[in-house]
Amino acid sequence: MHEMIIQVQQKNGLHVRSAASLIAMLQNTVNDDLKLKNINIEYKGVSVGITNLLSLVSLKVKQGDYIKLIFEDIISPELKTKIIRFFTNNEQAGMQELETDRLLMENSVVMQEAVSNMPNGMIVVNSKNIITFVNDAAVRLLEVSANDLLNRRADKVIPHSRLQDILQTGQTRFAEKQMLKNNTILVNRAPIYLDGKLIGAVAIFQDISDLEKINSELKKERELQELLNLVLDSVTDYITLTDNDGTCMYMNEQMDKLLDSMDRERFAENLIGKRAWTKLAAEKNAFYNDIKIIHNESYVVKVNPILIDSKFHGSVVSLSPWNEVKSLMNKLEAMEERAKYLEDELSKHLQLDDSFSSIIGRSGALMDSLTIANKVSKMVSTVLITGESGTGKELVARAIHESSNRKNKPFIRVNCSVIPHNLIESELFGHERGAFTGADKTRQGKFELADKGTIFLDEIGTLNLEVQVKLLRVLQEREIERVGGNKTISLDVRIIAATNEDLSKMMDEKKFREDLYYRLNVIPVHLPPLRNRKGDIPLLVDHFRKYYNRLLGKSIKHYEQGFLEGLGEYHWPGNIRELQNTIERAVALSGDEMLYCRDLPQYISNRGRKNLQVNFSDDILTLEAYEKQIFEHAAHFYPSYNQLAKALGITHKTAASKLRKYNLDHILGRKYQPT
Ligand SMILES: Nc1ncnc2c1ncn2[C@@H]1O[C@H](COP(=O)(O)OP(=O)(O)OP(=O)(O)O)[C@@H](O)[C@H]1O
Repeated sequence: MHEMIIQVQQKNGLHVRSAASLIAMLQNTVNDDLKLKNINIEYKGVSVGITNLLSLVSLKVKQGDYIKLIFEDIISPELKTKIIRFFTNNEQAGMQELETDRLLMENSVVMQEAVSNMPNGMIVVNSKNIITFVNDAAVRLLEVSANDLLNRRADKVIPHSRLQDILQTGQTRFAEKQMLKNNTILVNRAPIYLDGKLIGAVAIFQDISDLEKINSELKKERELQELLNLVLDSVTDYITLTDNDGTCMYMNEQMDKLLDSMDRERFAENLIGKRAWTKLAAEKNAFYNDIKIIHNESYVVKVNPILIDSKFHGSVVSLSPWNEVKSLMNKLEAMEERAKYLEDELSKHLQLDDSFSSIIGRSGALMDSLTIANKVSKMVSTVLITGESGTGKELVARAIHESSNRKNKPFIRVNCSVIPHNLIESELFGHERGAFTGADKTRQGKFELADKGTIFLDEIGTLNLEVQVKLLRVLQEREIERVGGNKTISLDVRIIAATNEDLSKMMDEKKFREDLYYRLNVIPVHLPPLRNRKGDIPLLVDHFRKYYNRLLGKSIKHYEQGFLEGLGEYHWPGNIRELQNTIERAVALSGDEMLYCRDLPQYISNRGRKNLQVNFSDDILTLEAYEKQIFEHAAHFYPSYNQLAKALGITHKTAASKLRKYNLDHILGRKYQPT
């Protein structure tokens, strides 16, 4: 870079005419406009490009002032000399020229000041789309320095300037909205003609982001207001808004109809009374006013203060019809009661001891039974567990023992059905040596072994009447006598019995002693069959999948689509034991991470399909009659509308309405109901 300070010799200094002739001289000498960009003039600390007429003039350099010429290295010595000579040439101008210069100067300074200070951005390009002028506002809005804009092609430095289009079409374009950085601007673009020839174009643009923001806020405000009006008009309450004098500013339609004749001035005061109004303004607390009777109807009056920055600005007064409030209160009370009931039920269920955690299932009937079992586990009372085979009776018996204070003592299980009749007595109560052939030494029975612990008498219904009598004695006296002995042995044994038989039917048939039944059935615990709690199937399947993964070293994570549904459709006569075996088999057969329908036994996976066969006779019936036959047949197999609908490929709603139409509700799932 090369700098040089020179004294300006021209009469009138660097005025418009001389600046213009300097630029004309430079443009005639140098073909490359961009080269000229590398020459600047500095005056009183302000540096401007040598080809920017308005900027040059705005320096207001007078004759005799010193200016600094700054040349980049690429400027040739000849050009430098020409420029220096231009400034140091002190050719005297004539009176008329001087006066012309003064007028031109005055005019251009005014124009320059006006354009520079206008709040809108302005960019001027010449016919080659080279930027020849930018004002301060444009520099600010574009966030690019004037130096980086001037003498550059507009489409290069301001890609969205679109002045090229104006130069091509010669057409003006007004008020186009455009995004600039994050601001919205409104741009006017116009061509500049001289003597009918297009010599450039100008763009004037204005930042309208604030306007846009205000506009969108106004729009939102208007929408909100409309929404609020809609809400206030659609509530059944009667609502009024007042100012701090109590004068009505707004009332919803309902209030307007109800109190149309009431004076709007001091409306709130008239409605709630002077004392209540004064209290509201002073204390600024919401309160319920008395019940008001208007046109023979009772209303509850609620008053809320409107506070802005803690200052009282008015009130919201609402009237609610007393009948509605009363019915709501009744509903609320009923709901509270129901919630409390559900809470109690839930807490019952949630409070099961840890020893019950191995029993999977959350269905209501099971949880009710487990809650009872859990509660009685702490007592010594005899428990009778009933339920079909495989419903978990032994599991529950063990859980009762584990959560009792006998848990560190023996739990002795006796399966009464597998012990031969002639041995059952000695098995239960023990025998003395020589009591019968083969009794070569004294042996303790299961009751003695269970002393201080629990004895679990499984399949109690299979005991013969003789043993039943002996058992009754143990239950009454808490003591036994060994077979062949005459010594009574006192015992402290907790008895849990279980059966899958119907003991009351056996009593009727005199196969089970009534007195024993009542001794056993002190605390009955019934375990529901799996088909009555199918909601537990997914939980159980998950549990067994994980269990057999561990046991068989598998890592099964998923179920094929239809797998769980297939299990849900089956009626599980063998209950959880059957389900457990089914899952063990599917886990064992699967070769990857999925349990497949094909690995289910056929009678489970094919159920839904194969049972739907209807026998048609030769007589042709109406379509409706056939339809009834189909529903009559299918409904037997499915315990719910949902499963029936799935099997028939119809909606739940259609299945329910057809069964109702043909009066077949009662046969739904009958095939698998407990007998
Ligand atoms: N709710 C359950 N959660 C997890 N496993 C269960 C559940 N119920 C039963 N089982 C399992 O099912 C199988 C059968 O259970 P259990 O032997 O307790 O049934 P049961 O009613 O005593 O049968 P049975 O009358 O034939 O003796 C067992 O392997 C048991 O672990």
